[in-house]
Amino acid sequence: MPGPGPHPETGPPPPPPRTAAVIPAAGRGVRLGPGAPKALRTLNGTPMLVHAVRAMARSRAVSLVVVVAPPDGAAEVRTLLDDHALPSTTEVAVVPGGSTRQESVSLGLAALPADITDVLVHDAARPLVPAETVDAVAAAVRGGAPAVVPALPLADTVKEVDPRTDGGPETVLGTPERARLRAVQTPQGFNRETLARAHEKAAPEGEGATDDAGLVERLGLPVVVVPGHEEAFKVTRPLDLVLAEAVLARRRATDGF
Ligand SMILES: Nc1ccn([C@@H]2O[C@H](COP(=O)(O)OP(=O)(O)OP(=O)(O)O)[C@@H](O)[C@H]2O)c(=O)n1
Ligand SMILES: C[C@](O)(CO)[C@H](O)COP(=O)(O)O
Repeated sequence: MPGPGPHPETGPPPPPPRTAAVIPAAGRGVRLGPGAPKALRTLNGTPMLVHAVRAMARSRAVSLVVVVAPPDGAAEVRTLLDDHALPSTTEVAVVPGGSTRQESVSLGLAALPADITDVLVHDAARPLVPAETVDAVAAAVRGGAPAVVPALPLADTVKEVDPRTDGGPETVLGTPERARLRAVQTPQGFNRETLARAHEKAAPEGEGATDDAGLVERLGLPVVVVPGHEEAFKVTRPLDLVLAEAVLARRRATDGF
């Protein structure tokens, strides 16, 4: 039996997988209205960001969480996380973010240690994502998919429009077939090298994408879809806060937490 050392023909064995979660939390939350940066606003008395970090740390796949804080708020975020109970098995680092979500994610990626092989990118603004969704994404990446998104079918019909900047009415250009459309959530999971390459390629042109998987699509690589979850919704507008509080109240009533 050959030992665990380098194979004479194929070289050293690949490193064991190690998954980190990067949580972009540097946004202001303009659509939520005036107040503290969105990730620091509370749900049931606990900052949204703490809910999001706990959601990632609950996954047994995740051993490191990198929080990307508002550019001038890294020290405040570090203190806030230190003041809340987090699973002791998960290391939590904090780095300052940038002026766009894409830039913030890039800064989080740059802070990862060399032994991280897989990365989950998760919005602080999706604080209530269930463990089963995180685990499904992490497992699909460990299974060899270069990129994975959790997604749900749409309830509304979607129209493509001709956007107007002069205040006039928009006109409909077409109606994509709804059965082929999905609303994608986070965490989105990636092979680390793939995600780093996707961000590097996107950066020089300064061209934004609204999610990380979109950058991987530009490399021509496949993005695998796993089932999303209704509770992984993004807190974007004021009514989403009402829904998030209701979900937490239901969890307290049914699960006791
Ligand atoms: N410069 C930015 C902008 C956004 N984000 C993060 O990206 C996630 C998704 O973004 P979004 O929901 O759009 O948050 P905001 O940009 O804060 O919201 P808005 O567009 O309403 O200001 C959030 O967790 C947000 O903190 C970030 O890390 N850095
Ligand atoms: C990444 C994302 O949550 C996937 O749905 C979404 O694209 C973020 O959009 P936002 O406008 O930055 O909130």
